[in-house]
Amino acid sequence: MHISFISYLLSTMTANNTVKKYTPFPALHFPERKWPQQTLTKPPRWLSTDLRDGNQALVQPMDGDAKLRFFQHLVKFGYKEIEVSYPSASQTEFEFTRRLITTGAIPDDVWIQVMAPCREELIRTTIEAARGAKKVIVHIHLSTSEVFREVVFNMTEQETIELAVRCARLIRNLTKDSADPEMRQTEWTLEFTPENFQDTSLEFALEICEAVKAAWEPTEENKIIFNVAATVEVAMPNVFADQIEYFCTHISDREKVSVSLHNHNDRGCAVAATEMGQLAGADRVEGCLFSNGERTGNVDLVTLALNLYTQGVDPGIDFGNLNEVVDMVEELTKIPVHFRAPYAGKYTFCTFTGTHQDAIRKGYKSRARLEERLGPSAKWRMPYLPMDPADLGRKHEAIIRLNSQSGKGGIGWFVNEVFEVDMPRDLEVAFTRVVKSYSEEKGVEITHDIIEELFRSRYMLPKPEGVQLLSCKLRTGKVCSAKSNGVNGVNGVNGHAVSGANGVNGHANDHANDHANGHANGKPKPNGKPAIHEHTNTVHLHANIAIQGVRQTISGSGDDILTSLADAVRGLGFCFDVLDYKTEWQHHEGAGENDESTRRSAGFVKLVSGDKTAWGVGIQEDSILASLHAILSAAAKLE
Ligand SMILES: CC(=O)SCCNC(=O)CCNC(=O)[C@H](O)C(C)(C)COP(=O)(O)OP(=O)(O)OC[C@H]1O[C@@H](n2cnc3c(N)ncnc32)[C@H](O)[C@@H]1OP(=O)(O)O
Ligand SMILES: CC(C)C(=O)C(=O)O
Ligand SMILES: [Mg+2]
Repeated sequence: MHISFISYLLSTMTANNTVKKYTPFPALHFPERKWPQQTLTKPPRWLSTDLRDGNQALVQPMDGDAKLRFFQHLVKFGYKEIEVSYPSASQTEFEFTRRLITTGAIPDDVWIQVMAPCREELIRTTIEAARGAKKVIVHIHLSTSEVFREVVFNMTEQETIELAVRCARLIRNLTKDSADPEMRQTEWTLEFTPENFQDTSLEFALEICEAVKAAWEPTEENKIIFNVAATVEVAMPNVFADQIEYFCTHISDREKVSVSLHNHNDRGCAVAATEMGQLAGADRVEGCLFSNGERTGNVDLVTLALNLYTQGVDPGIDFGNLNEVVDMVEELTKIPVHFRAPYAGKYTFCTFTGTHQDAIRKGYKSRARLEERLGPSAKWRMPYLPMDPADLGRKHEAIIRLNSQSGKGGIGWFVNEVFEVDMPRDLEVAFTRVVKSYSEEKGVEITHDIIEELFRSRYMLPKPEGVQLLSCKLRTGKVCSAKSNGVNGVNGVNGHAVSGANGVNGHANDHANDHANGHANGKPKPNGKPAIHEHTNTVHLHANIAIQGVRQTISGSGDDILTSLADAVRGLGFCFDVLDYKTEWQHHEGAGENDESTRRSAGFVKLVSGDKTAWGVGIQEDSILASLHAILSAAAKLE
């Protein structure tokens, strides 16, 4: 006891001591800040650095062919600025840059960006690699933070500024001021990254950028890019936004400057920081698809673009087939996209959870009604789904998946996907118990196949083809003289008495319209009998059926077709009452309204005998046959 108390004390002391290694990042005193009141209304200038920052962080950097494929995809998605290489790093990088230029792979409106450190010979190599391209951003980087200056470079602030200015002048001489006419044909832009800007004093960051700007002399038409990088994310996004607003409002010649963000994700806030940085005035954003890049990665360009999209702002990048983007990135980087990545993850639009499934199912039903009235551009209002998966080409993916956490909403959704029917609520509740106990017992995810198997075995005839309806005649006879609708004696259900085997299918619509419209969702009265319609007619049914090839004649009477059919089935020796029933017509997707061959009917019947109840379901082309199957199936379960 005593010893464990001492070791507990020691362990807390150790923990307290290690945390003291870290210094809180100071907030900026900047009461003039305006960014919290801003909103994002337009996309930034995007730069993809997948082929540079993303590539340098791979176990095996991409070869030329892989980089070319990636580049072509980036162009297809709509990126107009693409950092293609670090040409001084390797022969592959240099040759890839040459290949892009000499093969004409770069569209006229796309800027390539090539990167180098502030080292003269490496800058020369970099610019040589870009020779002959139409539009080139030469990107140099130099860390400005105190720790880097002291630990890595051993340089004073003044020496750092001098190095940056020397490099800017060199680039100017080799490019826009070059004596070489070929070089002057290219449109050149300079990007300067004060690396670790976030951890640099703002005064020094401004001072070095002013000096580089003076050396380069940008114009309003061809702005210099200051890429104020969170090379390592060390502060909260609100602090970053303050830093950006301060930089944007204190740099001179703002109209000749493009302020660019380059956020890494060390604290997991890169997306938030980049969005707030734009609120604070930044014009441009560098990042990688699905957050590839050094350590925890660069900011995710997909999330940023789709966050704008879901605010009603067109990002100018086409992610209409997001799975293709995922496949391409996974194949070329060999890094899987996380299952729960925003927008792109396999589980992003998918839920296993009962209440979520219920809400989504109701949401889709309400959406269908809304779209019927207002068309597909009706405002998106969907529980749990912040955007329409169809906009990302993910319409046909599983939104609902079933396990023991699911409820009737999700299970009803699956039954609808398998059988194209909506179960009555009471059946949904009953079937949910069946599915959940199966899932718990087996400990497995419930697939469509399992749902089909469980549903068929519980509610449908084992061999539906064994029960046939050869002919059927219906007559209605008025029982109540009160509330006569003028129909007298035999009217054969809207005048369509049916006979003969073919007649069953041939006149299915006639039964159906009456059956479905008149009696769908027949609710039991409190005493357990279906409600009787006000102008009560009695329906007499006479049918020839075959069960396993054995012909039988059945007849019965009731308040409507279903109860007369149930009465007829009782004549086969069954004993039950009808508690509840529902019939519905299905129309297959894409079929014309009157295309009978694609129509099917579903009958759901709940029967009671003594203290036992059973549901039965039939799905057939003919509505009476569907109901016959449902009744026989439930009746057999009661035996
Ligand atoms: C935050 C970022 O992602 S920046 C992107 C950096 N990208 C890369 O480094 C990928 C490609 N890099 C490479 O292939 C190599 O590192 C090269 C070709 C750039 C340089 O290679 P080497 O000459 O072998 O040097 P090494 O890789 O050890 O780099 C460290 C040297 O560069 C210096 N250095 C580092 N960054 C910079 C910079 N921005 N500007 C100038 N010098 C720099 C270091 O001070 C060090 O110099 P020292 O040897 O005199 O102490
Ligand atoms: C822009 C460059 C230097 C970079 O990758 C970074 O700062 O993270
Ligand atoms: Mg980086």
